[in-house]
Amino acid sequence: MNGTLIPDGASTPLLQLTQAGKQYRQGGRTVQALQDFDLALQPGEIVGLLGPNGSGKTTLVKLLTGLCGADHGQLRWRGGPPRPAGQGGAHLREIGVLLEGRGAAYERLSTLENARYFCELRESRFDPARFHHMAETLGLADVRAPIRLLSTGNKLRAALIGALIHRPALALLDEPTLGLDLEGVERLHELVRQGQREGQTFLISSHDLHFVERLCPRIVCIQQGRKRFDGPREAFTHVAHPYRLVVRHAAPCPPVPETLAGRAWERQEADWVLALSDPAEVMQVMQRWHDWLASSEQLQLRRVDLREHYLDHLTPLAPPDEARPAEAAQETLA
Ligand SMILES: Nc1ncnc2c1ncn2[C@@H]1O[C@H](COP(=O)(O)OP(=O)(O)OP(=O)(O)O)[C@@H](O)[C@H]1O
Repeated sequence: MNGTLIPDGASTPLLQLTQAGKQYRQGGRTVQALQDFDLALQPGEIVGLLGPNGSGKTTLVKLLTGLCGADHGQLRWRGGPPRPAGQGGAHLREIGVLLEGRGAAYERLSTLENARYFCELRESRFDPARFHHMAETLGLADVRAPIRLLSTGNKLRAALIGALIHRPALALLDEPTLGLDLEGVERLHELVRQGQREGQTFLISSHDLHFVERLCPRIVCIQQGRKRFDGPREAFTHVAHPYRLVVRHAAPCPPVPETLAGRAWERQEADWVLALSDPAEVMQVMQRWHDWLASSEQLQLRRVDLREHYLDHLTPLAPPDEARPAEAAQETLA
C-alpha cells in the first residue's frame, strides 16, 4: 500500500473512544450530535472522517480535544486508564487540531511568531529547521508577514503549521483543504505523509472525497451522529455492481435476466437504470434486449463514481415494508 506505515491491528491504540454521546439544545429542541460512538486510532494511521453537513464530525473533533464535553463515554490515551470523554488532560499537549479549516493562528502574529507561540503553549521546544521545512513543504514563502495579511489559502497554511509544529502524536484536521488551491492540496498530502513516516496519527474530516480517498487507507463514515462505516478504503470504495446502464425509454422496461439475481431496473426520473457487475453482464443485457435498447431515446453506460457511492452509503435505507417506487412501477415486456 504505497510504502506507508501500516498500523499493527494488535498494538495498543493511541486513542480509544467508547460509547461517546453528545446532545446540544437548540431552542426548545434537542439535537443528538453524537450517539454510541466508538473509535480506536492506532499509531501511524491516517483515517478519513466522512459525513454530510451536521452529521457530527466537528463535534467528534471537539470532544477529542476537550473543546466540548461529552454527555457520556470514555477515552483512553495510549492504553492508560479510561477517563470521561471530552475532558482536558496532559494528553492534549500531544494533539494538534485544525477546526473547520481554521486553527492555531493568531492573525496579528506572523506565521513564524505564531508557530513559536504555540510551541511554548504546549511546552514543546521550537525547532526552526522543522518550521522552515514545514513552510517549504506547504509552499508558504512569506513567514514573517502578519497572518491577517495573508490570502485565505496561506492563512490555512499558517494554521496548519501552528497545529503541527510541536510534532503532535495525533493530528485532528477538520476541513484542511478549505480554500487551498490544487498545488496546496498536493503539498498538504506531502506534509501528512511526512508526518506519518515519523509515526504521527491523522484523523482528517473533509468533504473533499478525492483528497480523503487518495490519502486515507481507512475511512470512517458518520451520519446523524452514528457511525455508519469503519473500515479499509478498499471496502468503502468497493462497488459490487459498478456499471450503470441508463436507458431513456417511454416503453416499460424488460425483465431482468435471471442471472442478475436480486437486481431490478430502477426508475430515475425519465430513465430506467440497471446496475451491472462487468462488461460480460453489459453484453448479455445488450444482446438480449437489443431491440428495446436500439429504440431508446438515449442510452448511456457509466461507472459509479466515489461521490455517488458515498451518497449510497449514507442514504438511509427505506423501511423494508415500503415498496420502492421504481420496483413498484416495474412492468414486463414479456
Ligand atoms: N454549539 C452548538 N449548539 C447547538 N447545536 C450544535 C452546536 N454545534 C453543533 N450543533 C449541532 O450538532 C449537529 C452536529 O454538528 P457538527 O458541527 O458536529 O456537524 P459536522 O458534521 O461537523 O457538520 P459540517 O460538515 O457542516 O461541518 C448539527 O445538527 C449541529 O446543528
